[in-house]
Amino acid sequence: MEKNNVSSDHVIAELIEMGFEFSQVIEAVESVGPTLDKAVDFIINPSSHHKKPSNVSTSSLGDSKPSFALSSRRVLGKKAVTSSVSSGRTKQSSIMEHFQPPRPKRSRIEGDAGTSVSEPEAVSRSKEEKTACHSCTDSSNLVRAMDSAVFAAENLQVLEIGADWEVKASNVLRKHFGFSTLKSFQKEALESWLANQDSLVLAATGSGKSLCFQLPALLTGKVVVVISPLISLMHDQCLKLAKHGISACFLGSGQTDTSVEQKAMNGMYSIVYVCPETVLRLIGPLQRLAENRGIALFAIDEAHCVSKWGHDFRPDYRRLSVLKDSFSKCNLKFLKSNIPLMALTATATFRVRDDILKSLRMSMETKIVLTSFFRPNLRFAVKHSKTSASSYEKDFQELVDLYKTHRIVGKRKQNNVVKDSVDQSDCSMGYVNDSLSDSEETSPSDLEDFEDEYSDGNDAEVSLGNRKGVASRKKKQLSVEFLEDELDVPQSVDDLDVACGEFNGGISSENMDMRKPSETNDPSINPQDRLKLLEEPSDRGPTIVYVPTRKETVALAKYLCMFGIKAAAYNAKLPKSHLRKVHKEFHENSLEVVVATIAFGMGIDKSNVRKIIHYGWPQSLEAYYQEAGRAGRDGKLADCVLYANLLRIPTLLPSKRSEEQTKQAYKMLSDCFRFGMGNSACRAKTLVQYFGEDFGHEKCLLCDVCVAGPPEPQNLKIEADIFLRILAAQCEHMRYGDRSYDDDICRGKLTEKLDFRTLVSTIREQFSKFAATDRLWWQGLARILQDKGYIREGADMIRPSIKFPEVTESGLKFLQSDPETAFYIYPEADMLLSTTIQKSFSTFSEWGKGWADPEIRRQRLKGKCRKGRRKKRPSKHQKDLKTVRGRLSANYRNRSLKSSSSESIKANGSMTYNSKNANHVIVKETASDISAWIPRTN
Ligand SMILES: Nc1ncnc2c1ncn2[C@@H]1O[C@H](COP(=O)(O)OP(=O)(O)OP(=O)(O)O)[C@@H](O)[C@H]1O
Ligand SMILES: [Mg+2]
Repeated sequence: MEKNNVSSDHVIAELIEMGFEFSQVIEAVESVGPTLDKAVDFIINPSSHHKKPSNVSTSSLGDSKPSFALSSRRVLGKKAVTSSVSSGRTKQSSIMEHFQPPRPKRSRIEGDAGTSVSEPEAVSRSKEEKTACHSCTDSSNLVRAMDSAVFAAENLQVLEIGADWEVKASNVLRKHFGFSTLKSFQKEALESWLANQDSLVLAATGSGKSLCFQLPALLTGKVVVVISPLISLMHDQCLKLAKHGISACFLGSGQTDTSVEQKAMNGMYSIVYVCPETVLRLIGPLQRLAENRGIALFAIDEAHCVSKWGHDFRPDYRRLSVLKDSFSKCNLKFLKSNIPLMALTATATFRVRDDILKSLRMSMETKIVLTSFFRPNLRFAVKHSKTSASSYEKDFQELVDLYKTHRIVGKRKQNNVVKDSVDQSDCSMGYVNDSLSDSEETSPSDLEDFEDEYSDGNDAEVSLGNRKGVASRKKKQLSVEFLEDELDVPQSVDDLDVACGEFNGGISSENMDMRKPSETNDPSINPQDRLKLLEEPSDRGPTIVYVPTRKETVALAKYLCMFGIKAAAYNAKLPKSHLRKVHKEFHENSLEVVVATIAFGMGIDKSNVRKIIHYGWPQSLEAYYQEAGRAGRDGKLADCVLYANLLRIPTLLPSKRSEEQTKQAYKMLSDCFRFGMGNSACRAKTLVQYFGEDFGHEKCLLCDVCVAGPPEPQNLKIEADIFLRILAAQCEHMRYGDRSYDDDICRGKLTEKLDFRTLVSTIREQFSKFAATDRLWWQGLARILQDKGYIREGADMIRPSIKFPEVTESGLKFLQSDPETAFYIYPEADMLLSTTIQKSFSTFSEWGKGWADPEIRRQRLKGKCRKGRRKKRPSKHQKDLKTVRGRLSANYRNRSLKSSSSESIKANGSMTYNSKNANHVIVKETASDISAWIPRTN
């Protein structure tokens, strides 16, 4: 029995080594026993065994012509893999394939800097490996023996690179990637690597940062270790490298099959992608790898994850500081120089850059390679939408039309797109999922729930009547369950099956003529050429829709499927098989729309994504730009549309955050909110300036603002004056307020900071002209005044809405200025919307709002808006004086009646205070009169 197993293993290994698929091999050995010839015959001549061609999984490349591919492999043995590829029969490209059980196979050998491995050499290597195979009696030993044989051969390949490195690099570039030249920033990054210098590469999304760390492996024959935060990203890159004929693998801490890791540590792969936790665990083996095959470079991709001030902080990234010491020549005597670090990102503000350098302990001489973040072919737009299920129809009509698939609305069963059998209970796949039971399907009411769940913070602040109960219930529902917890993502890095994350390279002719250098990605492109982008025809590539919650990925994907769009949901909690399938079909262009959370973001490199839609506020501009960066990587025109409810202040999605992280998260959310609200500055300009770039162009010419132009400027001198004067007066009063009031009031109220709501209420009460002006309008004005430095946030936390405004010295100076001087500003999106959109108070959530507004209150009390609403009946206990609760309730009512009659305390001339709102200051109606309220200055 034992003997039989051993010989089976041996035959299996042989067959795999020949290039056959694992599944076919197993099937063959099971059918004909552990006899090599018979098994081969079984695979390549299935008919002679009265069998159909082996059912290679859909992912297998051999699908269409299996017998040809397999027989050619048989004849040519291992070399056949490469040759079949060059003859157009590509072997890689199937994502599923890479998740099949491990194959102790080494399909090609590279390590060439224009001096690729010669054929006899490759053959001799192949022989070496075979000898190793034959001498083994057990499969794990076999793998090990093969690995060391390969390593021994590879080790000879370590190349010295000299002054002619650029020529070599060009050769490699052409040979593997089909590009003719390096971009200048790539050259710069490579130069610093050649000089053993650490580098921080800051370049736009899609600019080609990966080449900066991939080329060193090909130029030297040594290994490059790439630290990467997301499994999807590692996966994507390995797949690409395999297509380009470069062996790569990815490792994760959840790796159950040690052979890939072991092979990687033995130097079998030129590029090893690894998540941060794993690299920290593998320091010892990596040191040995450095001594043997050699490590050319440690690349830290998506390096913004290092920083607490970035949008995607991963604590484990911070611990990567150990790399510097662990791979220095002081610690590793065999090294001639320290192994350099290369950190790369497309989204780093100054603060983040600084943090990366410090946290990774990069050397003082670190080279900063900086290119423009500008993506000239991206057309940004911001649109107002409720971003709820009720607005799908309006917002996605264009997308539905685009994909030109007209199906009958509402007929769910119509969808015959791939039917996944998914056993996950609370989510469908977007591919219309008939496996869900009715009760589990997302019903319209679910979607409405969602709408309420994702309401703004202001709602929560309002707690009138039942609203409070509903708000708290909804708040409870808005739990991490529904969200892609940003901080959870790194932990789930290994959630995907990484059991066989190995990708053996084989150059595909299909990929050789792929893309010409995308000059349109060059930020120096002139305005005329940018406008020409509009005329260029572009294919109808796929769309990615980003939504904030997992639940919505499913709901929206399902909705789109109803119209015949090939859409699928993607979020980290969906089954792995589904995620793999989405990846695969997305890359194969068989999916039209992926509705995803942040889990499908960073680094995804597909050239023809034509549209990125954000449906709901992103949590930061960094995340937004990162995700938008998936679009138009072929340099052709692509759209990035942000749909957001511009009438609501966004809130942070629940996540595990420290206090410091919460502050930072709010700050980033505010910046994003301001980007959405702004409608006078070019979007692309705003974005790149956010990353500290001095935008070289006046405008991008493509975005919604550039096309439509800014709104009509308005002279808001009076409004700004009133706002600042009342603010100044109240602040002043709070500082020096009349101390004759009841101590409790003074302590409880007057020492508090002035709340924005109170300020607006005061303005409304005192100026009938503004009685119905929405608070959002004042928020807009406050933002503008804050940008001009006239007010500042008094709270210790920056939020999208100003909470405790404080007037500044500049603000006071503004008040002293000539009343006739105009104050022209561009009203922002919320200011315009709040004046144009008629608010109906028909929804429950809206009804809860606005009682503080005198005008709204008046309307409601007149009964205009309250038609049909049920009167709240006192509870049984409230009426019943026999019960304890009834007596308490009656007591409470009596007390509140008494206190409301003594509410108004007249004091100090024209100021009226009441216990409810002690900060109200009554001022006279006209702007000129309010000059009397200029506060004392110290
Ligand atoms: N020198 C070059 N000439 C032409 N195209 C290039 C060059 N270098 C890279 N590219 C192409 O640019 C595309 C984007 O590359 P890559 O994925 O490395 O971008 P990135 O900068 O890492 O983007 P992201 O920040 O989104 O991860 C790739 O498909 C790549 O083939
Ligand atoms: Mg990248």
